[in-house]
Amino acid sequence: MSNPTLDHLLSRRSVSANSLTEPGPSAAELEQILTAAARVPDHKKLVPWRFVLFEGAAREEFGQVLAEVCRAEETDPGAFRLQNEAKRFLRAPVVIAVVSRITDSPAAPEWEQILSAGAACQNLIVAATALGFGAQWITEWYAYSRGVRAALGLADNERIAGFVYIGTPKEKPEERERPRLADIVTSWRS
Ligand SMILES: Cc1cc2nc3c(=O)[nH]c(=O)nc-3n(C[C@H](O)[C@H](O)[C@H](O)COP(=O)(O)O)c2cc1C
Repeated sequence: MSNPTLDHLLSRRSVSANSLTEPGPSAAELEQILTAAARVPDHKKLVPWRFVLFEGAAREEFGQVLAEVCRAEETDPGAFRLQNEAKRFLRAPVVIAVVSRITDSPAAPEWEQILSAGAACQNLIVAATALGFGAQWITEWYAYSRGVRAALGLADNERIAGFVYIGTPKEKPEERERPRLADIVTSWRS
């Protein structure tokens, strides 16, 4: 029997950031997408994530930050690389930084809080795709850069779980090979 949620999960594909274009989600759609992301499992209700939105002119402004950090952190990046960094966030109408934030909790160890942030990234993608948009979860170099951390004002207990790019797909992505269940599923036996 067909089920729309399952059909979506069984057919969803990421759309490369380079294959995204306008329009992006409306304000109401973006609120739905973010609300879905904030509904992920969260042991001890610590809310171990937060979201930073990049829309409109902020994407170009943050591109300048990326180019400056790239120049400071990399050896001789070259003009072409710096131009690309300046345009990086213009690949999609909306980019959402998912920030994992850890609270000291003996009942919900750090690992579980990080997993919850990963689930938030996936819910962003699933919700955006359900609304007909394309989305991709990306880290690239700037998720791990000290300079970008500083520019985003991340606290010591915070890390980037990913940047989720959302927009309209320019083309439908081709299916890609998936692991065979026989290779990854076992039944436990005593
Ligand atoms: C934590 C994480 C980081 C990722 N970073 C990148 C990245 O920097 N660049 C990239 O092309 N894909 C990255 N990916 C992979 C894409 O999100 C996506 O899985 C891939 O394009 C395959 O598409 P699919 O979701 O349809 O399988 C990352 C995935 C995860 C889970």
